[in-house]
Amino acid sequence: MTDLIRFDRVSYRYPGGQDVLADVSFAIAQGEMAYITGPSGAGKTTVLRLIAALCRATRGQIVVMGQNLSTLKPRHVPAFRQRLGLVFQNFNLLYDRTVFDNVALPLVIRGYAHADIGRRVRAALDAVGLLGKEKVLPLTLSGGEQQRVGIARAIVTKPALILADEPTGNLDPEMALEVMRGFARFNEVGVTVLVATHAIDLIEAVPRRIIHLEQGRITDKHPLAASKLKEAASHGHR
Ligand SMILES: Nc1ncnc2c1ncn2[C@@H]1O[C@H](COP(=O)(O)OP(=O)(O)OP(=O)(O)O)[C@@H](O)[C@H]1O
Repeated sequence: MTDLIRFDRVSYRYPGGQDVLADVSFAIAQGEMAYITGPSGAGKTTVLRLIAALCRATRGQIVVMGQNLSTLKPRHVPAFRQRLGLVFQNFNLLYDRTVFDNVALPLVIRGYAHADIGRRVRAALDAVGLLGKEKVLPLTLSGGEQQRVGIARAIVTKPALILADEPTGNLDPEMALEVMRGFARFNEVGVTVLVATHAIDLIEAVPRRIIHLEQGRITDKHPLAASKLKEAASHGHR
């Protein structure tokens, strides 16, 4: 199976700080969905930032979608990042723009034709159950709906890889479960998905392989019971 993400003995240190990741190696196969877990400060966000080329490994090698990130030239970073779908805990929506405009933004940036934009935005909103909300402003929506707008924006370009950082952190349990099931649905149609989360109950509900970090290192001290881990592993590769 092809690896879509590969970390090979990666360390990362913020300028002037200590190592926040040390000797981290793992691979995510194409078409896999996996979680990154670990206590606050373990380095989950840093792993996602490295994958999205928002920062560069201090040591080791990272290959994402066939691109070795240590040799990625700064001028090629925006084009690389456009191939990813990024979802954040705090939604990062433009609150003075309609739902349609928010979801359309990545397509506008890429210079898609008007008719194409309309079609793709509606398909993305349909995929997250928000068709019919195109004209409303995000603040009139619930937290779960706002997060789904953020997810529609992340998938509207049909990325091969979705990275989500605590995507359910601001949602109530019901909405959080719906959002996590939504990621699983994208995964079922072939999108590779990596979700950083603290939410063990959601992992139990939507079990997938876990990459567990503690103090910047991968450990097998998983937060899930062994029976659940087995179930998660069986979903890991398809
Ligand atoms: N800009 C920065 N400069 C220096 N240190 C940082 C910076 N950002 C994060 N860190 C440190 O890096 C470590 C890992 O942070 P990171 O955000 O990756 O953890 P996390 O597992 O995502 O945590 P959380 O669950 O709280 O979001 C922490 O010790 C944090 O204090």
